Amino acid sequence: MSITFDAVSVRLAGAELVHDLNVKTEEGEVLGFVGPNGSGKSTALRCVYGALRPSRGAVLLDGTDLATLDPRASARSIAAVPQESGNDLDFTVAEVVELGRFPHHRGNQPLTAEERAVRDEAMRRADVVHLADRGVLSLSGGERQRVVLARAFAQQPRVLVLDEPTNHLDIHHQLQLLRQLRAESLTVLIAMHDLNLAAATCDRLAVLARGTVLYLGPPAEVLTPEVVNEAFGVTPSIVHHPRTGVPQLHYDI
Ligand SMILES: Nc1ncnc2c1ncn2[C@@H]1O[C@H](COP(=O)(O)OP(=O)(O)OP(=O)(O)O)[C@@H](O)[C@H]1O
Repeated sequence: MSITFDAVSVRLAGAELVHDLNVKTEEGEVLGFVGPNGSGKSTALRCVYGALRPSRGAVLLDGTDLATLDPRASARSIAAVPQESGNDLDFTVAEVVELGRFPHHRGNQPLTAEERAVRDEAMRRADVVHLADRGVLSLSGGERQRVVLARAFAQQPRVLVLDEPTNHLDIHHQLQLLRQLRAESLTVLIAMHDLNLAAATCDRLAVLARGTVLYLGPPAEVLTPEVVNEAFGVTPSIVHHPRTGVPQLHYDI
């Protein structure tokens, strides 16, 4: 499935948070959103998982305006791992992951054996099986983030939206997640701050600044010293990974 930002602008509290976003994902690609703080990455992603509506333009799912789909229908296709998932209730991990099945359910019926298997597989993929009976409020930041990821996997989406999902993760779990995203046949939209991990993970990068896309293309094309300087105001030295050839940025401190 593909996502299209068709001339999307978002106005909130009298300010234009993003404007004139035009981006179309390819089916099954990993598309990264990078850019400085406040450049509009989260705002753009929120429009995909329905936490915000564009004030102009539209976000399309396979050509259909998301605003015309009921939330349950879009949740069957699109799952989100937001930056903060604000869960104040002490559900167990297994219960939170089960919530991912909600868009596929009618009423409050208990999960079928098949759905429990989907839940368990989602917990396995996010490495939270050993936490299944723990209350989520007792978890560390990284563990909680992996629970939200498991809930998104349990949704069995075709499009996965992740906002800084590696924030709280140790390097093992960062690489595990990013490798998983590459291995899935999902369309992935992911906001990232680590440009080196973004270069290694994403098929294309959208470089945002001041609420709009400055550049869009494969990491090797957009991660140049000039572009990074224009977006972030720092000039990196670029080397290439000795084995993969992926551009990697080094900074003078
Ligand atoms: N609810 C809101 N009301 C007013 N302004 C907002 C709101 N949400 C976001 N903004 C502003 O919109 C701009 C874009 O914010 P956004 O969170 O999309 O940026 P970002 O690129 O994800 O930043 P970061 O890298 O810091 O997470 C920022 O200036 C932010 O302060």
